[in-house]
Amino acid sequence: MLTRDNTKKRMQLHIYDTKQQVAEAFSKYLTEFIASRPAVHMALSGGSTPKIVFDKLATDYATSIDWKKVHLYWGDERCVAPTDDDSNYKMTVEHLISKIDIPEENIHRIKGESDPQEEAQRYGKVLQSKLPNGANKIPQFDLVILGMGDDGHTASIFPHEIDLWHSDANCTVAIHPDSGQKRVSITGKIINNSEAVAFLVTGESKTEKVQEIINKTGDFEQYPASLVAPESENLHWFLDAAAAKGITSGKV
Ligand SMILES: O=C(O)[C@H](O)[C@@H](O)[C@H](O)[C@H](O)COP(=O)(O)O
Repeated sequence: MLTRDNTKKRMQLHIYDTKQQVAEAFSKYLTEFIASRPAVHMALSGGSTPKIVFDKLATDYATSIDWKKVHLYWGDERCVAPTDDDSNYKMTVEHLISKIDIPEENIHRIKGESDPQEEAQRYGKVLQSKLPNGANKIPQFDLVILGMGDDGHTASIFPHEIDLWHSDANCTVAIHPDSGQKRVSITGKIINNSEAVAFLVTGESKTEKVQEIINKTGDFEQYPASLVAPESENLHWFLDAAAAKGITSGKV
C-alpha cells in the first residue's frame, strides 16, 4: 500500500493488478470496517464499477458481514424509476441487496422517480435526521464509496457544474453533460465530512484523470474527484493497474 500527501491531506493508494483483486481487497476492507463498528451508515456509488464488488460481497462475504447493522444510502441517483435499467438502486438490488440478509428499513434510496428538486431536499433531510452529525451539524457518513467518471466527475458532480460541489445543501440536482439526464447527488460538504471515503476506480479509461488527480498535474483542479479530501484524512483509492498506470512513484 502506498501512502502519499495530496491536496494537503493524506490518502492511501491500494493498487492491484486486476479488477477482481480490487474487488477482493475492498471487500476485505469493508468487512473489517463494518466489524469494527456497532452500526455503519454508508453511501454507495453507482455506475458499473461497483457491480464486481457487490457480486463479491453478495457471495464470498454474504455471511461474513452482519448486514443488520449496515444502513445503505446512495451518493447519487439518476432521476429515473427504480425499475429503470439506469437506476443505481436497481443495480444495487440486483447485485447485492437481493442476495444479503439486510432489513428493508436499512435501505434509504434516493427516489429517482420523484421531482428532482423536491427529492434533493427530501434526501437532504433524511441524511440530517438519520446520520450522526458532529459539532459542525453536518450529517456524517461512516463511509462514502465513490466512483470516478472518465471526465473526473464523482457522485454526480460533473466538471461543467463543479460549483455544485460547494453547495450549502446536503444534496443537489445535477445534469449529465452528455445525456442531459437529471441526477440527485450528495455534495462536497457531505463527502468531505465522512469518517472515511473509498474510491473504487478501474480500467484504462480512468488512467489520465487518476494520473492528474493523484499527481496534481494538468487540469486536476477542474475535476470534482480532485476535491475529495475528507477532514478525517481517511481517504482510500482502490485502483487496478490499468487505472493507476500514470501514477508517478514520487514521494509516498
Ligand atoms: O451514478 C453514477 O454513474 C455514479 O455514481 C458515478 O459517479 C460513477 O461512479 C462514475 O460515473 C463511474 O462510473 P463507472 O463505474 O460506470 O465507470
